[in-house]
Amino acid sequence: MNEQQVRQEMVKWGRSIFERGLTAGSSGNISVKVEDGYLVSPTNSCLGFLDPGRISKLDGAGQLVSGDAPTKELPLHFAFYEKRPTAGAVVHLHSTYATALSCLSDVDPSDAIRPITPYVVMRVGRVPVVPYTRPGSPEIRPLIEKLAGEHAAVLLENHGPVVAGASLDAAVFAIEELEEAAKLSILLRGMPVRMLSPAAIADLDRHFKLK
Ligand SMILES: O=C(CO)COP(=O)(O)O
Ligand SMILES: [Zn+2]
Repeated sequence: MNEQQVRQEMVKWGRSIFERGLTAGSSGNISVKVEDGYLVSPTNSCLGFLDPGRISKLDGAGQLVSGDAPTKELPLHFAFYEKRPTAGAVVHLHSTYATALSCLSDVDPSDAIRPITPYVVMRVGRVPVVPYTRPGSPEIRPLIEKLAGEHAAVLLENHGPVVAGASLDAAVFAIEELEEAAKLSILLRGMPVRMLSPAAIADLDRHFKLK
């Protein structure tokens, strides 16, 4: 895909995410790796109304080359790119159910989403909760770097989900799956849930390796 096509993909997915209520107002951000750097949603922009010509273009070192000022969550995005060489895109949202899960004090911080459906195992894997930092704080970077080698998805405590994927499509599919699994977890709270068996999970891991 050339850079113009990536810009169009960011606009398309941003609009779709916003129109389905997966992030509100100017919350959330998207980045995509391109040949000579990164394309990033501008800070304080609404994902529903991205202008392809004003998307922030960064060089390989993360310096702004053109477009509007980038998201303040660059340290978050770069922590994933740094530790996951397979990452081609990173998506952060304030989607309701994943964010609700990030606020629950009795969630296991090493495994916030229990394996109740195959797709969450296939697309998302085990999801840790990262201790709270102020949105945009550089303090997030070392916290994510500790986890990003092993995990493609995390929940920011009291804030929301972040997912890395091999492509923008893959990252969006995964964050949507994470949101659905979080919704199911919350709907099923207090009910006698049957988990996927360890054998079923091992079988999924063998057939659908996460990138
Ligand atoms: O979700 C957000 C902060 O966590 C939105 O920030 P930006 O508008 O800087 O991308
Ligand atoms: Zn946020």
